[in-house]
Amino acid sequence: MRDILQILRLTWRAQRGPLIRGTALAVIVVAMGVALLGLAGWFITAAAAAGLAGIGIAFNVFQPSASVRFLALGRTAARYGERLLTHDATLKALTDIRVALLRGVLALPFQTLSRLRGAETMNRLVADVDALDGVVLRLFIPAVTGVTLYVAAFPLLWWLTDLTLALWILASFTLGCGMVLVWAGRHALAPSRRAEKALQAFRIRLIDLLRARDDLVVYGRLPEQTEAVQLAEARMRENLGAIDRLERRAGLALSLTTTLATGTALALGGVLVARGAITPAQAALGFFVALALSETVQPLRRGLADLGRMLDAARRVTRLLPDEAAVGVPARPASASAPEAASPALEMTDIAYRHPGAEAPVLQGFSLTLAPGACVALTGASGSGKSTVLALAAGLIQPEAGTIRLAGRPIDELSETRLRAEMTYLPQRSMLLGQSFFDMLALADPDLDEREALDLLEAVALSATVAARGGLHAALKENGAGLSGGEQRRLALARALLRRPRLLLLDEPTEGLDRPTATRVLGAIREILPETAILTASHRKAERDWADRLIAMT
Ligand SMILES: Nc1ncnc2c1ncn2[C@@H]1O[C@H](COP(=O)(O)OP(=O)(O)OP(=O)(O)O)[C@@H](O)[C@H]1O
Repeated sequence: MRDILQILRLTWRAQRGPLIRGTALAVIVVAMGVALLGLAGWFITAAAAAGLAGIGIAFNVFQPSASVRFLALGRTAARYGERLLTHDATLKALTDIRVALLRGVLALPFQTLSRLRGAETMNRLVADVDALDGVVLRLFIPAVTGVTLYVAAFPLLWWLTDLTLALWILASFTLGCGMVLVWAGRHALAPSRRAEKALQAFRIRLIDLLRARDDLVVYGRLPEQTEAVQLAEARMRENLGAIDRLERRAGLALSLTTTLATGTALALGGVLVARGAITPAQAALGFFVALALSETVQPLRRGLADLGRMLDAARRVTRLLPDEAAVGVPARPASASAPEAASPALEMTDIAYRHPGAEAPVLQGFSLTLAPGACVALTGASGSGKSTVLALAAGLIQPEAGTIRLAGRPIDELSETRLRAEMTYLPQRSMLLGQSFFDMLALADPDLDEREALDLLEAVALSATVAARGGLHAALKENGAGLSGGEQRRLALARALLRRPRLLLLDEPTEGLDRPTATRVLGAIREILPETAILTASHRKAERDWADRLIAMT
């Protein structure tokens, strides 16, 4: 519940004005409904009584009927305003939460971030934020409206009718309906949670099925995966069905409770009239007010049916929300001291690093020095720590011991912008964001011009491919699907070269290229970036021959 309150606090803080106005209008809508029915009941009964007593001609019908019209029209207008304000405020607050959440995800340590599965995380974030709209619209506003109405209706009813009648109406509604709502909320908790889990499982399994379709076919596992998707869907439907049934039962129980409460209020009114404590018109007013008050309890039904889903979503969301002052990228000092021209481009001294959860450190006392314009290749068996050295040099993970300097300055003292401007990292697998060759390159340089793009593509031996696909701006599939592995690799490499960094970190840059193309591309890198220091993780002979020096990892 603490997490739900935290979400409420955030929404309140972001949209206080519209929420106050919207909630006030929600109270006015129900209050007008109660007043409308109460007044109409009193009016009809009082007019009938006056007619029976033969004084109908003296009865003022104009004032009550004008009030009835005002209440009926006013209620419609207030309802319109309330929906507009509360929905708008909720959606805007959820947008803020969504942005803050994405910022929170981006601020996660690189290690945690690299373990996240993109589709699953995105799916979860979207579904969780969607689930939170009910916190304000189906819990907070109906609850505030209900409590306000009961608190205001009790003294008014007492004043206009009788204490016993007012007490009965208040007690039967708060206790009777309260018990039904608590029962519904408790019983819906588990199916609501299960339905949400099944929905997530359904989406994730479906995404897996679509993404890994070829592998599933090859290993003959397509029918199993399809069945897993259908199973998750069936479980989701089953639980949604359980929630719907429970909600209908709660609706029925609420209707019975309110019918019993209003019926008893009518009977009680009759007794009080017989005793001469109130007039028939006052009894009618009490009965109709009780009838109208039932409007306060029904909206809470849906909110409580979804409570389990909202609780889980709120817990996950608040866990990921960054501190108020946190910014998108991990905080780095903003210092931007000038590079020292005589210093090595990269200096790693006595580095120790252990992956989270690993028993032994992958690096211990590791050192290297890289002069400007030099090219060093890290070699060694798979798993010996080559990519880890690159990730450390890129500032993506921090060493447990030792120092890393870029052009003489410790990298943890460089601002994020400066660090990224001076160093570029090409990991083993890259995302090719964009819809064309040009878009994909422009990620590294928004001011890229076509001439520069074509020259670079020529340097990485991609000109023929670009021409065959219809040019720089021809539409490509998502993440470069449809290009060969080697073509995708060269495109990612061209993008890295565009930055013209002081230090270039390459993880197996020519993987997937034949020897002549690899040699040509590697030659082009040194030609384009003669001053750049290059550190590469290499298995291939072409890359080892290309480097000035080799460092064997053990
Ligand atoms: N995020 C991680 N969490 C835990 N262990 C990891 C993580 N990343 C890598 N490792 C482990 O650290 C060791 C070094 O991995 P690294 O990727 O640096 O090796 P590598 O030499 O680049 O291998 P390859 O040549 O196959 O790319 C391996 O044993 C690997 O299993």
